[in-house]
Amino acid sequence: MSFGSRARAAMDAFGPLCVGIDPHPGLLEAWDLSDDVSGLERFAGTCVEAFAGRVAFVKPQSAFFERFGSRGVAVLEHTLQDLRHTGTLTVLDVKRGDIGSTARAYAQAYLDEDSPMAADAVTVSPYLGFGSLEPFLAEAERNDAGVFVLALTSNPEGPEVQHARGASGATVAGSVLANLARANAGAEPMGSYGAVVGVTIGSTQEDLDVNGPILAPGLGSQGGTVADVDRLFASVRDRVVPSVSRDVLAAGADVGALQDAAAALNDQLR
Ligand SMILES: O=c1ccn([C@@H]2O[C@H](COP(=O)(O)O)[C@@H](O)[C@H]2O)c(=O)[nH]1
Repeated sequence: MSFGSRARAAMDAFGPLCVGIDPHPGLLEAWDLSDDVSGLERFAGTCVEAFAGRVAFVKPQSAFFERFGSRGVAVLEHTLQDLRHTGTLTVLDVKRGDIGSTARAYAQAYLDEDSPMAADAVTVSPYLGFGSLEPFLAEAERNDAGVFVLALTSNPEGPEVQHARGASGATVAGSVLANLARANAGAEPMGSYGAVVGVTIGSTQEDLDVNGPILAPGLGSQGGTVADVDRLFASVRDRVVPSVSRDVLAAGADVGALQDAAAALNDQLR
């Protein structure tokens, strides 16, 4: 089954929420864990126990694992594998992008089913040109995986690049969204190529209907609310995947408390 179909089924079964695994140093401390690989391992293991089979998507943030070098990356690999064994969809947040020949290697690393770091979907950056992402789209198609392309990010610096207009008059973000809509054309129930659009962007004139999932980070710690999700994504509400990390993780380290925090937010979003 394609990633788009699997994402649809997971959202229908579990609700739309994506929970991020972001082992910030401050969270490790708050969970009474050491800021080292063993603390990282305990943190990630608790998240797997809490969220696998409970939410549609879990999104490990690669940066917080890479911080510990190769041993941290090994924890990331195990975390992805453990989640995938439970059937919970994984979105690896690495925001990759490069010239085509190098992009192919990144795509194999994260999307080839046989790779130790395989995820169900990966985040990518389109700022080397949308065409440079072709190896990710092709690898995703081969492996029934997904790709989320940065369009309108949740950070305040994003508009400087993403609102800029090219010769056609379209904004950079608009052009990314139009390319995604073309790549997903005709896919049922939706395509496997999604956009990243922050809950915090305020408002937008862009057409968010890319016939694919919209990963929407920024809830909670970055100021985004459930009301923002309802207002901003009204036209594509059933394909929006609101994503939260710190706001739910702050409920830890107890598995039950993490599950309750995720369930409460998921219920509000449904
Ligand atoms: O536009 C974007 C794209 C990705 N992110 C990532 O999502 C989480 C957000 O964490 P919170 O703790 O819920 O703020 C984090 O991993 C970011 O790198 C984003 O925030 N905005």
